[in-house]
Amino acid sequence: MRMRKILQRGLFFNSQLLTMPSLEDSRRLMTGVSIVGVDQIWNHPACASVIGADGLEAVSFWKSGKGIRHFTPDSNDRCTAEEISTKFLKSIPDYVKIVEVGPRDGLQNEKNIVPTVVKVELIKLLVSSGLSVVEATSFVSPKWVPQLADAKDVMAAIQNVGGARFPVLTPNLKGFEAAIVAGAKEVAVFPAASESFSKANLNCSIEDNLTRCHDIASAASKLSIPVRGYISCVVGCPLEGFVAPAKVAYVAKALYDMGCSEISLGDTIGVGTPGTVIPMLEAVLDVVPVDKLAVHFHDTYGQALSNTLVSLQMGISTVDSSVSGLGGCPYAKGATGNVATEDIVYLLNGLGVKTNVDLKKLMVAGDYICKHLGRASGSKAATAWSKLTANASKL
Ligand SMILES: CC(C)(COP(=O)([O-])OP(=O)([O-])OC[C@H]1O[C@@H](n2cnc3c(N)ncnc32)[C@H](O)[C@@H]1OP(=O)([O-])[O-])[C@@H](O)C(=O)NCCC(=O)NCCSC(=O)C[C@@](C)(O)CC(=O)[O-]
Repeated sequence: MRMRKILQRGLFFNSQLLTMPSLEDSRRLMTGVSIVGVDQIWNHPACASVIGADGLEAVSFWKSGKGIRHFTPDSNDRCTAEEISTKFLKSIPDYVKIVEVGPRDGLQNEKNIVPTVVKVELIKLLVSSGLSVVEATSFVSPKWVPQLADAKDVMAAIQNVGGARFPVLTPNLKGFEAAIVAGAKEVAVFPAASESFSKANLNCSIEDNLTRCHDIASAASKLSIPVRGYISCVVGCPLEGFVAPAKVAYVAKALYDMGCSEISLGDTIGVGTPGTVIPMLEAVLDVVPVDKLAVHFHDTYGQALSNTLVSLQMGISTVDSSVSGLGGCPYAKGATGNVATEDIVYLLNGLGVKTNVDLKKLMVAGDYICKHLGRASGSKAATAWSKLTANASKL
């Protein structure tokens, strides 16, 4: 891609000349954005933008109550947390922790076995993008989930990877013990809010599974190992349909009482809308503090970003997602992947919410695994970006 010098031109706002940032400032604003030329500068009463020759908006300036502000597609500069003051955005946290579940939730449903070395490289690329939590694998029965039968080998290969935490799924004490031997420092249990799904996914009732979770939590507490609790089917079940918020609150309270450090609320089959997610969150927030909660949306009906936004507005500051939107649930036919991590980062960047994730590096990880799987990315942001950069490289 050709790189050209950013032109030092004045921008006009309502016929007034705005101060153009210095070349130094421009470079800072455009960190990570490949500017192939500043061929158009257009003006209208509200804002002025610099458009690169690739047609990509490189940097925009507009006037707000706080003076002239700027935005680049992958920076957090658009508004700082203190500026998120409108009635729609004021409860959105200024930092969101992203829990990347691609290597586990994303891959567990893949029919063709992904080689361990590819899983490990994916995890390393995800960590290098700045993700601080990457769910690495599951210590479940290989008969139930053959794709993750190499859990021990994956854990061995990432023992020396620093900069991130690598929780793993454990359905019972057998799985927990194997995870600890393999070097896991964090585990997750995963009850369902629906009785039928619990039987399909774990071959036991909700109550029996909560007893297993309790056993794991007690064993983990003796080793000071944090336990995350997932709840599946929080708004809908593939077998029972609608799931009442009170059932989710019941399981969430049980997990909280047994000492889970975080409780992730999973719309396993991606059927929720803000209309069902809000009442579910309200019920759970009555029994579990907001800072202990995470949301985990699948995108089957294209609602995951709207559901994420309302969750942020309700104060949730931990979001699960899967690079390139990989995934699906082996026991929920037709369910698609998790919301794509790239789309979550793009959304949060746009809101000025800090994530510490570098979107470009994340896209490299997404590209890597999609190439291996031989399929297009499920991320809208990654797809749009790759089209723009492909066009730019033809210029
Ligand atoms: C829980 C079990 C094991 C019960 O499965 P079971 O068949 O009832 O287990 P069992 O106790 O009767 O044992 C049967 C065999 O499995 C072995 N076994 C028993 N436990 C383990 C273990 N931990 N690791 C390895 N092997 C194990 C055990 O040793 C025995 O081996 P055999 O004597 O036949 O050779 C099974 O149902 C299972 O593995 N289920 C996991 C299914 C799964 O991973 N589903 C996807 C998770 S995704 C999800 O739940 C949703 C989530 C979290 O992503 C959130 C969302 O998306 O919303």
